[in-house]
Amino acid sequence: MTEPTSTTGTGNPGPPHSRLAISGLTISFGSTPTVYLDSLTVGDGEIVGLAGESGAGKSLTGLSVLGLTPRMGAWLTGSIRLDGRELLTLPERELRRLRGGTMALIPQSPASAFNPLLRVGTVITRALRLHGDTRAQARQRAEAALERVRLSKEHLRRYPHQLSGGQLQRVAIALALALGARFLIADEPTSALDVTVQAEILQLLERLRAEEGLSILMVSHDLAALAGLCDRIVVMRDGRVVEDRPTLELVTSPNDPYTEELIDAVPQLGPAPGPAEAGRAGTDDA
Ligand SMILES: Nc1ncnc2c1ncn2[C@@H]1O[C@H](COP(=O)(O)OP(=O)(O)OP(=O)(O)O)[C@@H](O)[C@H]1O
Repeated sequence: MTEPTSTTGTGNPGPPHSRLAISGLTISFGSTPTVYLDSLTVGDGEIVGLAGESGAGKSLTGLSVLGLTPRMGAWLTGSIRLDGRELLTLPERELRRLRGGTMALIPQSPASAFNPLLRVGTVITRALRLHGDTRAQARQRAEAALERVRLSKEHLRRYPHQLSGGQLQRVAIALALALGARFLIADEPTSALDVTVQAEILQLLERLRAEEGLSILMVSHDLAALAGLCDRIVVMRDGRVVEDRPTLELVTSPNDPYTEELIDAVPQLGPAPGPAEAGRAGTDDA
């Protein structure tokens, strides 16, 4: 069997301050592309949301940036540039270095991303030592990274099952920060958490962007979560972008009927009830 490969066009590098610039990207498993992205950018220090219903192609887009789709059997064409560097033609060794350093995936379920038999401190310090730190440097950097996500160094001694979902998500973010990630791809980072903890993680991401200038591509089917955090939201449907606009514009005056449907499905974002509905609500309560 032939190993799936990538071909690439010249692609445009995107606006001057784009960290991520995707253009003319196709992701295919057969003869017809599953995803076709004309253009998608994430600016320096920008948080961009990728919204859409199940199967829209959000995760595939995120995984493609990380260089993880060819091993799923996907064939990619087009261009994905990170800081001006074309990723589609980068050798796997270089991609691995970028994944361990410049960019990182914040997974939906950190519990399955951590080895249950290792203390989380061991996971972080091992990763840092693989990147050349001494034992003392790794320890010091792990503790500093935990502080950046508002956990104490005592948490390093815990096993994954001894941490809550929210704490474990913080540890996953700390690991990415410790390794030097400046660009995060967060794939449904809060959907496995309860509402209060979701809000805390979203606040943490917002603070990291404000204080450290991180750029984030956040994939979620939860438009309310995206609207609370993102500067811009890109709505995908059937593998294509249907709308890409600043958050406030998108939620207050969507251009596309599909975006409107998504907004109407979220009680916090949908239209306020008209007088007739408000009246009916009053009657029902009585
Ligand atoms: N390995 C694969 N082989 C073939 N098709 C795939 C593969 N992985 C994903 N797909 C298809 O690609 C499409 C997009 O999937 P993707 O996971 O990106 O959707 P999504 O928008 O993230 O949805 P969800 O929110 O449910 O994760 C789906 O129709 C899916 O069936």
